[in-house]
Amino acid sequence: MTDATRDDGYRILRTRGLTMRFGGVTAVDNVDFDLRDGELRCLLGPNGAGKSTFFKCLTGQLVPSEGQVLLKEQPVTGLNTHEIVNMGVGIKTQVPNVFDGITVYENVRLSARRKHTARIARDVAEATIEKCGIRHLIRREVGQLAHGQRQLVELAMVLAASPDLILLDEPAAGMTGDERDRLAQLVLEAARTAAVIVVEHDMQFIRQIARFVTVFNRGAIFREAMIDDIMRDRAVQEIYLGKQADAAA
Ligand SMILES: Nc1ncnc2c1ncn2[C@@H]1O[C@H](COP(=O)(O)OP(=O)(O)OP(=O)(O)O)[C@@H](O)[C@H]1O
Repeated sequence: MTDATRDDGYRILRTRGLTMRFGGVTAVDNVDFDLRDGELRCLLGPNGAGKSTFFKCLTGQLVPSEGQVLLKEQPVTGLNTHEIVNMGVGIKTQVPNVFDGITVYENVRLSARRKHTARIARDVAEATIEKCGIRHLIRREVGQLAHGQRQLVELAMVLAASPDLILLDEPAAGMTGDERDRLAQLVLEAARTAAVIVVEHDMQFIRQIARFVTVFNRGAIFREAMIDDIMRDRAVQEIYLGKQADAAA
């Protein structure tokens, strides 16, 4: 990101008045969110705060009840996930979105083909598999892999399509410590060339990658600040503790 893009107010992603209701439950409540080009942002908040619902409104998995999502200044509200991916967005949802019956290599190569010619896609697939530390799995069928390994394959698929915005929902779920460290490195590396949003519960992972964070509570943005300030924020601690107390009751 250059100073010029910072100054001209360009945002790769914005929401305005974004609201999602399920019957009587308002899961996302009138959210105005802004993401600068090239920014890495983590979304935090206690269980039920609305992070996943917000994420799904960004990715086209849900159509919001009200409000707008603007991607690269274009309204995308109501577009489906495929259409959003075709606008240069890499999406990793909670459920791994991989082809189980084919190999790791084929999954990643097919993803690279979205963006590149056949010849270049082969090279990009090889390089991305190497970078993601899954070369030893290259000929394995994805359906045979452990959950954490599948998560890394899916991240490789996202990266191979060279997106300029990457949306990751709980990417560290089911990972071993080593896999999580690898993931953190990859997210930080990806953030050099793309804007990234990460929704995650795993605080060890968050501490490895987080800079500026958005904390959700009761469907709304509760705080936006640097991670160190958020960790020290008494009100943020209380909303997390409040949820733990609710769960224990
Ligand atoms: N499909 C749905 N139908 C009805 N209510 C839903 C649905 N999806 C989410 N909700 C409700 O919306 C609220 C926000 O849920 P959401 O999953 O977005 O929170 P979250 O912050 O992602 O929580 P977690 O961290 O536990 O994943 C909760 O009250 C949840 O029960």
